[in-house]
This record gives sequence, C-alpha cells and structure tokens, in this order.
Amino acid sequence: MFVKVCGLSTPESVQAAVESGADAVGFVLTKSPREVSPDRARDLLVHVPEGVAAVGVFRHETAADAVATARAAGLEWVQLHGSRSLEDVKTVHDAGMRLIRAVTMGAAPDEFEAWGEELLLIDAAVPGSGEAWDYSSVRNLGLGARHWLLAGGLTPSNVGAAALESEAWGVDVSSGVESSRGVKDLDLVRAFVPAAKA
Ligand SMILES: O=C(O)c1ccccc1NCC(=O)[C@H](O)[C@H](O)COP(=O)(O)O
Repeated sequence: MFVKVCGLSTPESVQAAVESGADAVGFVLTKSPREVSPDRARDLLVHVPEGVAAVGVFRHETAADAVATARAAGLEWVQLHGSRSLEDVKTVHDAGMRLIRAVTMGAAPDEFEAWGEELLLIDAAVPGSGEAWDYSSVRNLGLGARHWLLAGGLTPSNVGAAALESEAWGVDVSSGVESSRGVKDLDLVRAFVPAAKA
C-alpha cells in the first residue's frame, strides 16, 4: 500500500511522516491554509530521504507554472488538481518531472483513462476538505492494476476499510491527520501510515 501524507509544512510533520513509512509527502504550493512557499518547501526537502517522493500540489495553476514553481522548490513530482488535458501531462514529462493527476468521482469518464501520468488520484469534490465519499464506487471504474491513490476524508480509523472497499492501490491524507485545518497532529500522522499499510 503506497501512502502519501499531504499538506506538510513543518520539519516535525515531515519527519513524522517519513519515519512512519510514508512513500510520499506533499507540499501545497497553491492557495490553501496549508500553502507553503517554494523556499519553505525546499527547506523541508532536507528532511525527505531518498526513495520518498516529494510532491508539489497545485490546483488552478497552468501545468507550465506548476512545473516552474516545483522546480524552484527542488521537487521532482507535481500533483495537478482541476481540469486537465493530455497536453498538461506532456508539459510535466517534458520538464523531466513525474505527475499525480487528481480527479474527482464526478469527472467525465475519459478523465479516468490512463493519460500517461505516474499516479492517478481520486479525491473528494473539494481537495483537502476532509470530505468522505462512497469509496466503494471506485470499483465500478475498472481501474484494474492501475497505480492510483484514494483520497478525501481518510483518517487512521477509516483508512483500512476504505482501502479494502475501494481496492485502492494507495492512499493520500491531509485533513484526517490534523488537529485543526493546516495543523498536522503528529500522533495522527504516526497512526495513519501503519493503519493504511496494515
Ligand atoms: O490541501 C489543500 O488545501 C489543497 C488545496 C488545493 C489543492 C489540493 C489540496 N490538497 C490536496 C491534498 O491534500 C490531498 O490530495 C487530498 O485532497 C487530501 O484530502 P483530505 O485528506 O480530505 O484533506
């Protein structure tokens, strides 16, 4: 089970995630209570060991702007929310970066097709909102062996059942490991990762 912990903004939260066995950490580089500057993300990167993916998260930015900002932060992965195109995938790959393409369950059927992204993320309607949804509905999409992440409203308590009912390849969390919006609870981070992997 691949586990990404998103919306990290302090060295302590990054350390808690990686020491718990997270496979990826996310830095929100777009408007959000969790937003960090590219300089801050670069500083936090020091705490991310080789083998753990460090991801810059974007919403309304163009792919070209996201790539430029991620590069300024020293990140090799870009996560793009919002309406996207095959051209966006090409823009990220031409820059030598890897892509998490985020969609919601309400997306058009063709958006669930493989567009060449490294990971597809299936999220709640509003990213980072902590809203749970009907995770079992993903099974109707027939994703098969695709590499995809389940997100939206996951917590240490529900991640096991959510992963099973959706047959998720991986999971992504932010709100469910916070004490208040934008403030990570280190104990919840440490509880989430093993709960997901179990
Ligand atoms: O976290 C945000 O505020 C955010 C803002 C804009 C685009 C994406 C954002 N976050 C993405 C994530 O943190 C995760 O991919 C996922 O949506 C987490 O959902 P949840 O666990 O429900 O907070």
